[in-house]
Amino acid sequence: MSKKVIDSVDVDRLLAIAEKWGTPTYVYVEDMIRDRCRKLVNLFSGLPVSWLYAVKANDNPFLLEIISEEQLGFDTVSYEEVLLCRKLGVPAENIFYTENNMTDEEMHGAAREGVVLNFGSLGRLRSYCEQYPGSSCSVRIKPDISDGHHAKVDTGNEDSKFGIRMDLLPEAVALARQHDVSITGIHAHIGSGITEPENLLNEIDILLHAAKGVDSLKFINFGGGLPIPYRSGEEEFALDQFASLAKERLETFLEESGGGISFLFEPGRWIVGPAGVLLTRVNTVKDQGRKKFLGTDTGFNHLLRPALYDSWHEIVNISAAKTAKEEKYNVAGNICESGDILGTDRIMPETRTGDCLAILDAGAYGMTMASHYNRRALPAEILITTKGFHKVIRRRSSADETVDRFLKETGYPVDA
Ligand SMILES: Cc1ncc(COP(=O)(O)O)c(C=O)c1O
Ligand SMILES: N[C@@H](CCCC[NH3+])C(=O)O
Repeated sequence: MSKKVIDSVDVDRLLAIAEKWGTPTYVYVEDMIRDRCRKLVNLFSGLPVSWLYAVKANDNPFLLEIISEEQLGFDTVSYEEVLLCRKLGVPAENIFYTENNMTDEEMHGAAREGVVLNFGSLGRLRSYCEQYPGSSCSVRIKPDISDGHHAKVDTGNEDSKFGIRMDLLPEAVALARQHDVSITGIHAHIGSGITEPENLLNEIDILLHAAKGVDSLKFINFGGGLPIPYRSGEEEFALDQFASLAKERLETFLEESGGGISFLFEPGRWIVGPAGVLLTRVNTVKDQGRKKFLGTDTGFNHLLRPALYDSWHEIVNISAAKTAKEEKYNVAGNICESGDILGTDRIMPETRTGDCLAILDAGAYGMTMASHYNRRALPAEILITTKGFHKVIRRRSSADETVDRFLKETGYPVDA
């Protein structure tokens, strides 16, 4: 499972894609996504474990279709994500909606769709129970265990905005009972890009313990957070080892509780992260004295992670001969901010204007976090299909189209 796009796809193929469809372009590999889904689906064979894909990692409908074909359901965090899945024909029961500061309108919309609602505050749970007596729902609790690749993405700590405090779970149960609402699920998500498998196992223990206080329970959702290696040489998350330790716990729980409860996980990054690259072309090479800069046609408007979390993505010059002499570069974006740096002090073959760079492991939280900052157009997206075709799954808008769409949305009157 340790493969990256650059190990699975010929560099000439990536260069051909950049040549034909231009840059910046996200490229995804269907086979890799399918393999990764299958690995998860088979991980707990014999146990009632299902997998949801966290749509926020990458919501391209063609990728969602592939993931759905691989028997995963969907973890959504907004009414828009719910509608996206519904419009793709995903059955409501396969959509899990973890709300986060939800409005009444969103609650009614999601209830109308019939998706599984997961409430993260007592206030919202109360409002739901009052308006939908006799129904069922799930609650998100905060286990006070936290992990994540950066403080901004750890979600289970005491001060996190997410979830209902663990000690308030009995209150949530009582509240639901008052309105004849069944709490059929409990959920937690401790963070994204977990660094210590132990934390996830502890969270499982906490949820399994909490489950004993909820009579009507049908499922327990342990959240997402499975990490991927971003730096070369970084170790892969020991998925099989984690699964075997988790399996022991789940089996004991089922034995003790008499069964009838299923388990869910909802990873995003692990499924699509390694299966995507962002191709960008160098248009400026400049020596600033202490630093040499490679200026590209993309930036944090297209891949925010380095700027937001200081995240590391490997950057490979796929045009340069492997034998070229090496240099140290800062790889810079084209956004008007000093923080728009995609990689610092990267040792790369001597790079020239026109060379194509592949920014690796960009399949998750790349395109979904992209914006039009500096009024720039979004990247195109290409899927390398199982049959070996290159399928455009999002075409690039021209600069003209981008500006026209913007003006139209603002309602500003422009002469035709
Ligand atoms: C509630 C919830 N579930 C699942 C995920 C998916 O996380 P990851 O992509 O790290 O698996 C997230 C993101 O952190 C999340 O907030
Ligand atoms: N956007 C984050 C992870 C997801 C956080 C969502 N709760 C990242 O790029 O690493």
